[in-house]
Amino acid sequence: MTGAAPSLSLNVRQQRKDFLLDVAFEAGSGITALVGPSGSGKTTILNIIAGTLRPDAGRVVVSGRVLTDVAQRVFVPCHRRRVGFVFQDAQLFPHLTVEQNIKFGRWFRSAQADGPAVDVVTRELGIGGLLNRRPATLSGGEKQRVALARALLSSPQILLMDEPLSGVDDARRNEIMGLIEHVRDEFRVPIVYVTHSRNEVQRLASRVVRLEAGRVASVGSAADLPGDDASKRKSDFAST
Ligand SMILES: Nc1ncnc2c1ncn2[C@@H]1O[C@H](COP(=O)(O)OP(=O)(O)OP(=O)(O)O)[C@@H](O)[C@H]1O
Repeated sequence: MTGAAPSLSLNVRQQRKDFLLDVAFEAGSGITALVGPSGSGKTTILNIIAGTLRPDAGRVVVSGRVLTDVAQRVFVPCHRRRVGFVFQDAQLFPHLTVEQNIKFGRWFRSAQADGPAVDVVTRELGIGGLLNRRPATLSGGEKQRVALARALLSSPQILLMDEPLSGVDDARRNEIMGLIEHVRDEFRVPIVYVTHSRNEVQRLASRVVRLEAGRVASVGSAADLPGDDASKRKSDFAST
């Protein structure tokens, strides 16, 4: 971070019945990986950034814009946040074609926002030949390309990805990682990326926020991560 406002500044607290999330971290441009054992709070953080969940306390600021500030009673609704979300299972609308699915992303673009053109996004993501197809006829990798296109067309100030490659076969995984790098570099959208894959973290992430039981255990680079057998703690990473 070079003096400019961080892409993301988060300092939140959320109490659930048996789980307390209490985290603070900042993220700059590029890809920030959120890692940690199952149940450590990764998806909860994405939902708080996206505005599908209100924290009990704290603030969320994206590119200098306050999205949540509980003390000041600020809570920008989800559809006005300019946050793009790519889920594990793509979550495309099954009754719409690929073209209709990706154009749906533009509905969430604010009138003032510049954003990439549909033909640029379809070309860059290699989905021009799929536009008339329906999601049920697509492979896992193709669905994720479409989900990425839809998220980009909403002109997001930040992209949130929740295990986007876990439903994609090994052969396609490398290819989609290349596309994610391309999106990072070409469209210059900061990305918060949840994963259980050490390989994805090592290839994609410029910084890694590691969670344990609702707290930030460390912030560093992929090289700082403990080995899988470093201790008896629950592992952050899947064995594959
Ligand atoms: N809707 C909910 N209501 C109540 N508790 C929830 C809800 N969603 C998640 N939790 C709990 O909050 C905690 C954090 O869950 P979260 O989904 O953020 O973990 P995670 O790190 O993303 O896990 P995983 O790696 O398995 O996806 C867990 O204890 C979970 O059981």
